[in-house]
Amino acid sequence: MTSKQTLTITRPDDWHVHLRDGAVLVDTVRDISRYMGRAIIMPNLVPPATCTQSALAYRERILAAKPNGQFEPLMVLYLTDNTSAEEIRAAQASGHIVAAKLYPAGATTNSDSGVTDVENIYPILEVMQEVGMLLLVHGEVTDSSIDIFDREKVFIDTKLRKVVDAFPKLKIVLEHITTQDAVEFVESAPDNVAATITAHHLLYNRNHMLAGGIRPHYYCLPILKRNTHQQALLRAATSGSKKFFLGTDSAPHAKDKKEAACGCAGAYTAHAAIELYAEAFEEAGALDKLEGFASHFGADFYGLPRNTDTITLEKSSWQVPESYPLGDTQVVPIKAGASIDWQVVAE
Ligand SMILES: NC(=O)N[C@@H](CC(=O)O)C(=O)O
Ligand SMILES: [Zn+2]
Ligand SMILES: [Zn+2]
Repeated sequence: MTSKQTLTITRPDDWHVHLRDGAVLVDTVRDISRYMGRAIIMPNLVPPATCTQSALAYRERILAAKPNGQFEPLMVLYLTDNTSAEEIRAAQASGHIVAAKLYPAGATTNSDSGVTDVENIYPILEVMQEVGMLLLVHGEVTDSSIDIFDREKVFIDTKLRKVVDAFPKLKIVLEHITTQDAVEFVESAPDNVAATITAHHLLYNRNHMLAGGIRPHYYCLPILKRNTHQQALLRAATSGSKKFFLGTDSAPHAKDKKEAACGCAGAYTAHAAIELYAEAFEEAGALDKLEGFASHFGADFYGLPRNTDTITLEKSSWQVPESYPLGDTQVVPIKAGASIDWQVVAE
C-alpha cells in the first residue's frame, strides 16, 4: 500500500475574512479558527465598525464564539468621510486594531457608509502613515458608467496610484485582486504595497460563473474575470514574491440571498480555505510555494511574528456538503456537493 502524500506547513493566517455578527458567529468563527492562527476581520457589519469602541466590542463577540484553542482576531476600522484623526490614534493605541479599511461608498456589500472620494480622507491617511496603521483597500471605482469588469483597473489608475505616490510610508494592501493589471501594479509598486488573493479567484474565472447557466455562488466582488487574469493571479501567488499573500475573502450570505433575482456578492470558502488553495497551487505545480503565501508573507508585511507551530494536509479526497448551517439559515459553500483533493489532518 502506498502512503498518502502529505504537506506540513507553518500554521497559516487569513488576511481578509468576513465573520458577520450575531447568531452566525458560532458557525463562521468555528470554521475560520479551525486551523488559521490569526485573521483580519472585515468591519462591513450593519452598522459598520467605524469606531474603536465598536471594533473592540465586535472582537469580544468573536472571542466569545471561539472554540478552545489558538486563533486571534485582528480588527479593522471601517473608514468613512467622517473618520477623525483621534479615532485612528485611539484604534492604534487599543493594541487590537491593526488596520483601517477603505470601501469606496457603494462598491460592495455593506459599503454604503464608505468613503465617497479617497481624497476626502488624505488627512486621515497621513495619520495612519504616522502611527503605522495599515490601509486595506477594496479597489474598485463605483462610477456606474464604468464596466464592472474594468472597475479594479480604473481604480488603480485613477485613485490608488495617487495614494501610493502621496504616502510613501503607508503600508497598503490591495485586497482580493482579480486582474493582471493589479498584479503588475503591485509588482512594480514599492515594498509598502502588497495584495491578498482569494482561493476562488485562483480556481475560477468568469466562465465558471456564466457559461452554461448563471451560478450565483460564484458571484463576488470584484467579479471573476477572464481566464488570462486568473492565470496572472496564479503566477503571482505561486511566484514566491512576498507581496502576495492569503486572504480568503470568505463572505457568507444566506442561500436565499444568493439564489435571488438580485443576489448578494460573496463566496463562502472558510469551510476549506487552505484545502482550496492547496488544490490551486498543486494544479499550478507549485505546492512548495504554498507555505510562504499562506503562512509567512502576510505576517511579514503586517510586521507580526510568523506562527511557530504547523498544520498538516493530506492528499485525500472528501465531499463538500451541499450547504452548511449559518445561524438559522444555510450557506452554500464553494465546491458544494463536489470533492476536494486535500484535507487537513493535523491542526
Ligand atoms: N467580496 C464580496 O463579494 N463580498 C464581501 C465584501 C467585499 O469583500 O467586497 C461581503 O462582505 O459579502
Ligand atoms: Zn471587498
Ligand atoms: Zn471581503
